[in-house]
Amino acid sequence: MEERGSPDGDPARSLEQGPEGPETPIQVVLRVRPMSAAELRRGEQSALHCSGTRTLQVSPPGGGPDVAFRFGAVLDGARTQEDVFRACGVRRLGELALRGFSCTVFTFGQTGSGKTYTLTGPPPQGEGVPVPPNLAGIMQRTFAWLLDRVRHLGAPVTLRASYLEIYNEQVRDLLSLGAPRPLPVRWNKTQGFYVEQLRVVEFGSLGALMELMQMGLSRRRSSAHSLNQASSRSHALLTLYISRQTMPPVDPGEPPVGGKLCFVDLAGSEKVAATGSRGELMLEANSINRSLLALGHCISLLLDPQRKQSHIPFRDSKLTKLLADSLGGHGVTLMVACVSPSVQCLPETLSTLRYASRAQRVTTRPQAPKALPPLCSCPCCHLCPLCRAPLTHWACPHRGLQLPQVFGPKTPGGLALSAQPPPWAPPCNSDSAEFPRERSHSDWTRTRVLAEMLMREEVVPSAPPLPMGPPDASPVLRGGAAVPNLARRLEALRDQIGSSLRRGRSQPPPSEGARSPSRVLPPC
Ligand SMILES: Nc1ncnc2c1ncn2[C@@H]1O[C@H](COP(=O)(O)OP(=O)(O)OP(=O)(O)O)[C@@H](O)[C@H]1O
Repeated sequence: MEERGSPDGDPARSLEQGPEGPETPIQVVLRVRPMSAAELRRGEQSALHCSGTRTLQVSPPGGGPDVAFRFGAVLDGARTQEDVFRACGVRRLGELALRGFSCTVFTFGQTGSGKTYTLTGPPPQGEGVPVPPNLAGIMQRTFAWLLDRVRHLGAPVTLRASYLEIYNEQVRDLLSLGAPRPLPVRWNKTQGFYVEQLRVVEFGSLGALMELMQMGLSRRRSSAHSLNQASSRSHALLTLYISRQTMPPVDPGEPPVGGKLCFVDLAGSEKVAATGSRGELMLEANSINRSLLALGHCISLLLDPQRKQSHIPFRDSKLTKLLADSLGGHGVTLMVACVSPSVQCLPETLSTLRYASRAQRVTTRPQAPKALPPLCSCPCCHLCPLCRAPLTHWACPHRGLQLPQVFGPKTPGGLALSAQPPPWAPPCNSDSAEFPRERSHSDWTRTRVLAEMLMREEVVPSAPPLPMGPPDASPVLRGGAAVPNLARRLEALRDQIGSSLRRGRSQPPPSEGARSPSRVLPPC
């Protein structure tokens, strides 16, 4: 059996062992949607078979040899929206965005392959009919997680959002106050490519962010054609801007750490002959195909070692301009490639698989933010301060506290079912799972332990983790050499904790209200 798409640096290994150098490959997760009702009615057969969690086997209809493609994760049609959210490791991207990195999740695939469904869930079944929570897509789940995470951070965070579409090679603001009008894409040295006059809206609650998303979705161009009743006719980019004041600030007047989390729902490639598009639909299809071709061209050139340092034609389309940093720059990027299982779609599916295979060999150089906020001992950080397990690890009793509680069934105790440790998990003692609460003396001791640990290790960005591993999966901890200022910041943190502890031995820890906000760690 011929095998393709397995990059030189195996993504699973690079995730478990840490990147060899500062370059990080784009991670690719493949999702195969279930057969649609129409495909089943027509009696179409499936040409795809998932073998294990990372390999997709393609069986050509003529009986030729199977071809296998390997990706960071492969999800078949039986996988739920929650499975996809977890497999994509989007929470990890969110953590990186909170630390100031620029992260992108983009869906790619043929028209009707499930890109929009994966990011935002199915379209509402009627006016005022809400999408069932279990069908919510990656975006809503990330929003819920992020807002919950920010609530527990204890450091001032400003959240803002923009939402735009690229329709027929014009950028339109989906959150504009009046009718959307074309906006120019400009470039400067500090920002790279950016959209001038794009409305960026501050929000403070999950409800407000959901409303912004709904507003954008309702204004985005979509039409019906033979392969999709609600086909997106534009590429849509929703970006969350996260500004976080470090605690304590290294220098007075230090700018807040600014990270980004961008969700890109690409319009689907389509064969006009297959979709029967005419007139406006055909113009849209041509524009979509042209920009996807430009994207593919940039990806191919980025792979060529001779060309990598030279000119990559990002300026060839608005899409490639706005994705330039995610593909070839300093971003951390995840691609979710979507395909239909039907044998009738096989040519387009193979083209998606080849495109995705190439993409996972592209590397970026995630750039550390200027000032890294310290991790604290709250349940939101990567390691449980009590049992030292990574919080997303099955063994950590606080894992559920990190999950959005708005989706999925809960146990009587309030912990999301999906967050329960599996039956084989060994007991992990904890004295309390209630947050937030007053900081006790033992909390200060734990914080010191954590700070000392941070002096040795720091979580460094790479692409998102694979689906939850076997029970012996090890935490992904890497050396912190790539993070400028880290040692200095942690030194300051340790001094601060040390003096607090010395004070704490002679007197009880100061109450929340008595502390100066610029001198305390985020409360847990
Ligand atoms: N995993 C899935 N489970 C159930 N239904 C799905 C799944 N993925 C997609 N669908 C359904 O398939 C249809 C096409 O999906 P969707 O609109 O997300 O495709 P798309 O790739 O975004 O297409 P386009 O590029 O034309 O916008 C929709 O009716 C959607 O609800």
